[in-house]
Amino acid sequence: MRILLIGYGKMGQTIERLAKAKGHDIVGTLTVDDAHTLSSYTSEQVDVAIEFTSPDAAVENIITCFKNNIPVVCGTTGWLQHLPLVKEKCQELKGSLLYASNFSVGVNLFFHFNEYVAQKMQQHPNYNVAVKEIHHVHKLDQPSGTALSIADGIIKHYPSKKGWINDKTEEPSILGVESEREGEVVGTHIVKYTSENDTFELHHVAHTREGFASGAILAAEWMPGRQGVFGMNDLLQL
Ligand SMILES: NC(=O)C1=CN([C@@H]2O[C@H](COP(=O)(O)OP(=O)(O)OC[C@H]3O[C@@H](n4cnc5c(N)ncnc54)[C@H](O)[C@@H]3O)[C@@H](O)[C@H]2O)C=CC1
Ligand SMILES: O=C(O)C1=N[C@H](C(=O)O)C[C@H](O)C1
Repeated sequence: MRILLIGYGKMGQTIERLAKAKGHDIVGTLTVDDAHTLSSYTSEQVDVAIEFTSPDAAVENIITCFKNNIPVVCGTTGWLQHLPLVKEKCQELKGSLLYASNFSVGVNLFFHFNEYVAQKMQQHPNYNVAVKEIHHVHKLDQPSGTALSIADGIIKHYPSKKGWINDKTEEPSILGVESEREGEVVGTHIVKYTSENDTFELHHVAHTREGFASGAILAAEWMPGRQGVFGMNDLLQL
């Protein structure tokens, strides 16, 4: 496949290496300095774009791909407040987008376990539930996109939780989502249930970025010929 990489930082470079090893062509690698050239790419030259940039750049990049008829896989986090606009534009322009807060197969399985456990544990109010994420110091958004997906998966099943806060909390009606920034940590997510009698955790640790990159490439291979907004559930069938 002919892949355009929008964003050529830690993720873009990892995806380039793995995609080439699978025999794909990288037709361009865009950074913040040549972002304006994105509008010159068309579906004649590109089968799919993979977008890993920054929270303030993703929406414009996605919409430009819709306008140019290029399917786009987006892993950038921190822009989901604009998802309703992106869905509207996708429909209007007959675009195709696959977004995932985390492309790792392990994390997508974690999302399912998380919901299963939340459904069971909301019946046991003697347990407090809390979320924690740890990432490298360069990360721009907080909480992580993955932590927000996890929080949504818990709140959906907890009638007692009215929302989340990006901090620890003792308030039972609010889910605490704590963020820590430390060195070069790739990405750690923990859901912790604590009672006066015991503690248990769901714990995912990413050791490298290759898990994210290979999931994004799988998504890119799945995209051509599809129209609409998709997620990892649509292709992984976990
Ligand atoms: N969904 C997932 O599985 C994962 C998501 N991420 C997310 O991906 C994003 C990027 O992460 P990293 O690669 O670690 O960041 P990075 O800071 O290493 O690289 C960002 C790249 O985007 C470029 N860029 C910024 N604005 C741009 C624009 N308007 N047009 C084109 N390029 C632009 C920068 O020049 C740089 O090359 C972050 O939002 C991060 O949270 C990161 C890892 C996994
Ligand atoms: O910025 C990162 O590095 C990561 N971002 C994603 C997120 O916000 O959840 C996924 C992964 O944890 C790494």
